[in-house]
Amino acid sequence: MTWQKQRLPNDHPPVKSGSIGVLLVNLGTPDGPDPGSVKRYLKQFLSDPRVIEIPKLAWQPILRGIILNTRPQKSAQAYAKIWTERGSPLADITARQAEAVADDLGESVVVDYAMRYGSPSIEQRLTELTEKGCDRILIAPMYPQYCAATTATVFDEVARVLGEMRWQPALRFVPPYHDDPAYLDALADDLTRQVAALSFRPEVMLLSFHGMPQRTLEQGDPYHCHCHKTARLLRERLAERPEFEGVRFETTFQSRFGPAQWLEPATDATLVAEGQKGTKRLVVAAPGFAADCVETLEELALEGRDEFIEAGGSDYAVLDCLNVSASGVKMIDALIRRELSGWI
Ligand SMILES: C=CC1=C(C)c2cc3[nH]c(cc4nc(cc5[nH]c(cc1n2)c(C)c5CCC(=O)O)C(CCC(=O)O)=C4C)c(C)c3C=C
Ligand SMILES: [Fe+2]
Ligand SMILES: [Fe+2]
Repeated sequence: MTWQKQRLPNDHPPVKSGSIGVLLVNLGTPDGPDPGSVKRYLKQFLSDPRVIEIPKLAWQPILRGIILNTRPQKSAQAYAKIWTERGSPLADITARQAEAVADDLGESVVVDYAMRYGSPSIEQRLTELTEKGCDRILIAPMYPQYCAATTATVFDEVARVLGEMRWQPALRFVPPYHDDPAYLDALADDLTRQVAALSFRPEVMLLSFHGMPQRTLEQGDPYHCHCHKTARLLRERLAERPEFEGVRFETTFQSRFGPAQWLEPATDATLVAEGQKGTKRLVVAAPGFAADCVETLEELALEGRDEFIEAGGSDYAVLDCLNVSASGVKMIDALIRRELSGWI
């Protein structure tokens, strides 16, 4: 009888278990640098109530009626300027970070990457990891500074996906690492190397972080404090090095979106103000971004240059994010190995 037959051990469906998975997650990016792809991506991203904290009934008509009919064209032009033959820099670099971690961890751990919005999705990658037998999974949100709009949305989506699984894996998350010595040392080493290779000695270094609405700080989001702590600890390390002798550091927030008050000072306004007050040589680092993306490669490197030079500056450079630099990969490895302790 079928019922009895299904209970026989030899007829048990094949299952894989006993493996460990690591999933690097970054924000997300469109599938292509065209308005249609950007519109699909922005619709998903900007519909997340963690990103736009306006009641859905009020926000969706604005999003669908105005934003998605204007922003995709403009953003697609920005994406087209930074797109490479390997696709979106953000997805490509995140994929290469995952490959580097996989090389370090070896066969015992399955390492992959996902994008919170767009593809490859968290749902797809978590499903694949469990199908490969990963019953312990470490999620690594690639955000040094905690923010509800980024870190918490990864948690939300992972929980949603697991909510649909019968056999859920055990889960761990890499905590925010804004004040972790491994991160600060990696940044200090990598930025020193890059500044030493410049053709000019900067007078000013901007540490530019992605902005957030001011009210999120008032509501208790630690993001602003995390950014300032990173900036202070990084400054303390850099100030000791000859490459930064006499350099003035400023912390700014970029990528303002919409009419609300955002964290200040704004990166673009600061670039103009620096140029106008006579700063000639300026360098920008973006320590909050684990990988270069449209915000660093277009907004900072292209728009930012125009803003500074038009305001009177003469030398301008935007330094690379940690990406897959030797110090960057060593740092990600160290964080992941620490959080895997007891599992490997
Ligand atoms: C209200 C809107 C936005 C909030 C809040 C926000 C927070 C936030 N974003 C990042 C990191 C990235 N954002 C990126 C692109 C991007 N961000 C917004 C809007 C908000 N971000 C938009 C509309 C876009 C798309 C580009 C554009 O139209 O300007 C990216 C790059 C993605 C890529 O494909 O390259 C990153 C990374 C953080 C860390 C953050 C809060 C701390
Ligand atoms: Fe953003
Ligand atoms: Fe931007």
